[in-house]
Amino acid sequence: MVDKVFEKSITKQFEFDEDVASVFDDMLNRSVPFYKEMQRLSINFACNFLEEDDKVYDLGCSTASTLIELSKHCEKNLNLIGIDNSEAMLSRASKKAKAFGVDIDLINADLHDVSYKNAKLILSNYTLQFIRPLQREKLVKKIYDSLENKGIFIFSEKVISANPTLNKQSIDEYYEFKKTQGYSEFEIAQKREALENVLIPYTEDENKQMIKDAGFSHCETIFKWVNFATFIAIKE
Ligand SMILES: C[S@@+](CC[C@H](N)C(=O)[O-])C[C@H]1O[C@@H](n2cnc3c(N)ncnc32)[C@H](O)[C@@H]1O
Ligand SMILES: O=C(O)C(=O)C[C@]1(C(=O)O)C=C[C@@H](O)C=C1
Repeated sequence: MVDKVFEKSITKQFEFDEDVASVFDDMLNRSVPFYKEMQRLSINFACNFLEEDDKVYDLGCSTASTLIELSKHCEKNLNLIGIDNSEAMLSRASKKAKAFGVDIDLINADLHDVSYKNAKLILSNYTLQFIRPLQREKLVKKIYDSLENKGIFIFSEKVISANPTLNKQSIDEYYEFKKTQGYSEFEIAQKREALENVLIPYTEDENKQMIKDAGFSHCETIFKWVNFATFIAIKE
């Protein structure tokens, strides 16, 4: 279904509710520049590290698109676990996984309340940005502690620039991108307001610092388009 959520005047902050979940795949494809390419890269990098029967967690799995693609592209048997606290997202994830014949353990829980024991790969695309900063640092530390030795953490985030001029230019560039995807200026403004104080982006450097502070020895940006970036961190 086509995303028309912000054609109407907003009455509340952005939420992953039934309205958003029902159009989410279209929303993501049209709102995150190069979403499919970022997903393809994440999966390719992940597959190089994964071995038979490894445990993979997707934090904020939404409709399970990434786990389904991972299962299609990685020729090994993997234990796939998707976690999200939106029932609307998980009911779509469950239907999609069934339709594609992919076995995924879907857990409805807050990311802070789950144990990620024996994880070889933890994925989290565009989810940490929705976690309050202090909680975010704690969650990343938990991710580090849960990973096996040589485990990896792949995550994507909307990012800001520490330079105000470049930051403004990046936001303008992003809104031009949204217009090319068919969103009107009204929809763009409505969503911007709804996301205010809900989506809290860090700079690329702040993300890398948070990763280092959690204990990871290495973190690389594997993809970046203006204000959207994908990182890979290794536990060694
Ligand atoms: C932008 S979406 C993630 C997109 C998804 N990773 C993908 O690539 O298709 C963020 C997801 O995180 C979930 N989420 C946000 N905060 C959460 C929390 N504290 N616990 C569990 N899930 C959370 C939301 O319900 C939403 O489905
Ligand atoms: O539309 C925006 O402004 C966005 O930041 C895109 C974004 C994201 O980066 O997570 C915001 C909310 C939805 O979850 C989908 C995409």
